Amino acid sequence: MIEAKNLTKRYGDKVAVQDLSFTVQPGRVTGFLGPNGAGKSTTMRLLLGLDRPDGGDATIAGRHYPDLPRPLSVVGALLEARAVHTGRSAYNHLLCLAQTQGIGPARVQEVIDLVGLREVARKRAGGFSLGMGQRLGIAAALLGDPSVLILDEPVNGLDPEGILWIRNLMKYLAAEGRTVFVSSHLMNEMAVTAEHLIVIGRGRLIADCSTEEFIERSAEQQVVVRSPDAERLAAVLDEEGGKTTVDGDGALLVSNLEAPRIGELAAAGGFVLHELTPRRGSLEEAFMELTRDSVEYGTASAPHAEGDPR
Ligand SMILES: Nc1ncnc2c1ncn2[C@@H]1O[C@H](COP(=O)(O)OP(=O)(O)OP(=O)(O)O)[C@@H](O)[C@H]1O
Repeated sequence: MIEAKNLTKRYGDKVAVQDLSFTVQPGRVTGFLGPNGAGKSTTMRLLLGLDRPDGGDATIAGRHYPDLPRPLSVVGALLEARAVHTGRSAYNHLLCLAQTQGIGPARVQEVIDLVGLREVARKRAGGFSLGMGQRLGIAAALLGDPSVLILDEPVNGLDPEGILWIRNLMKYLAAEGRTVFVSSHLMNEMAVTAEHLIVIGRGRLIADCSTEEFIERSAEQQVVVRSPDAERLAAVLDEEGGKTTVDGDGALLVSNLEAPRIGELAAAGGFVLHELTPRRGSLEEAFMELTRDSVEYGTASAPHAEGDPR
């Protein structure tokens, strides 16, 4: 388990993290989201003892990071992707790391296989692509078979196959009972990977809830309705409290009324329906909605794509 209690970190006048409290539970993937500059990396650095908080407390498995006797066996971390500037082979890079913690070569080979680097393990890691570098970073994080994983943007630089691989790996590690805490900018990816979310903006907590609840709470739910008599039907629905807009290809997008109610109103009015589809909001929409006031470098009015119904 990871615990942050009233964490605060300032850089000069800049408050990067402010009075932030949350816990990350084992057994599920927890996504860590926030707009650019929200304080995600700073929080992860504080958790890992790489920076000292100005206030509050951060513990992993009940202890401060520097007090962990063999840290790699408790927590594995991947911080923001950087190319590995090493003349060593991937194998030797991991072996050196392993030796500092009394981990044997058999485990090195195991993690190399686990992350799919077997064929390039003897090649110079400095020449690795960003995606291969990420895999190597993940191998290093897994070296001590830790119960807690902290991953900052792990899918950065991975191709679709790599993204799928890491999604499944994170879910697998969580299903084994580990604590998996992962930040990402890819909302669609988080929506299918993380069961729980911690969302911050300007260093403060915005949400700490299940991914499903987050979307339900924040994204507008709509129903897509198609009818040959769309215009008259829209008038009826609006009269009953619905908010109806027409999208580019003539479908009605109805909010404020649930699909069953729309079906009943259509039947009562004798309207033919060709479609009646509840459309769940996306994590991206929910995120934009909830973090709108917390965007550090936002534009005053972001241009919408053409055909965008908003
Ligand atoms: N070493 C530092 N010195 C000064 N300011 C810093 C430092 N590290 C971070 N900051 C500032 O603190 C704030 C939080 O930064 P942080 O990198 O933690 O955000 P983030 O959520 O990880 O952002 P991103 O998604 O862009 O990586 C930002 O305004 C950033 O400019």
